[in-house]
Amino acid sequence: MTIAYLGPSGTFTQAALLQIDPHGTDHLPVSSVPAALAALREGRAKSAVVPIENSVEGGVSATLDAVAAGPEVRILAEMLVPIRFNLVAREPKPLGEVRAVSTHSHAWAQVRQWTEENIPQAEYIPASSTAAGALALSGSGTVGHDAAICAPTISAAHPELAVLAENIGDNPQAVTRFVHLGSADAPLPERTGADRTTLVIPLWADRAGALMEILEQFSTRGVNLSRIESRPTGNYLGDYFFSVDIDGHIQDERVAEALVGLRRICPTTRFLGSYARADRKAAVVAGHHTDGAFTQAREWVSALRTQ
Ligand SMILES: O=C(O)C(=O)Cc1ccccc1
Repeated sequence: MTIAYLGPSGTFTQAALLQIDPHGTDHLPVSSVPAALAALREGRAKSAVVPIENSVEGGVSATLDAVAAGPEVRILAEMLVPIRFNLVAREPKPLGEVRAVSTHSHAWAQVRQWTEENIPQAEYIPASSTAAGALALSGSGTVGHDAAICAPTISAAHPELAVLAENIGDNPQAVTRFVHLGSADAPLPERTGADRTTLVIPLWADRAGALMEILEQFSTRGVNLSRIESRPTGNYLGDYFFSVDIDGHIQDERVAEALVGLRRICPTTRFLGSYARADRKAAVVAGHHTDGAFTQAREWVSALRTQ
């Protein structure tokens, strides 16, 4: 049961993967989010783990775009990973001597303030992951950077790397949400009462009120949105889709009814899955939005129609 993930070993993505498969041995490290999706879609992996949202920068565009187009995939689970960063180098040295620092772009975005204050002279060299940038320094080969920003687990596993600074994230509370993706025919995760559903909603009609009409489908059924982002489809300038997370499971009547309404007005709406929330926070549901209220009302109408 191969699981592809944004590797190599020591990435935050691997930390997320180890939450769901701590003893697994069939883990396939790949060097980008699209590569993880390709491994899943081409059958080289049964599932994949990728970052989807971080508490500082919002949605991870590479993931939102990769799951919105191409063969359908399903989110099976989500995992939360607290994000802490170390600055490492080949040998101990003053911060003023750091010349070029390498890390993943998400990490760079989350240490911007610290780097501006402490290593303003350093050039940024993008890496395919935090671990890749750091591991390049652990060998003896020539590399273009002399420092890297990575997870503390990398420093622990590679004592040959000198830690120049610890806990350098701008937000000490930073958390990233990762998702475990499977194929579209994977069994639907069971409803737990504290669930999330992720949707891709292309803006079907370019006219006044189109977004309002979409949002109404949720609000009239008491469905709360926990994330909404617009992303360009790439087809032409001004063509957008919405990537949306809602509280609840498709097995909840209020969610199912909202999806029926949504699909009527946006026939290309894509269901990315219903799965347990990592924080186990249950949705707040008013009496007239419970399963019982929906079924009672539907049965009343059915009975009237068959009289
Ligand atoms: O590069 C990594 O370690 C990743 O897993 C991507 C990432 C980078 C920074 C924050 C969250 C995820």
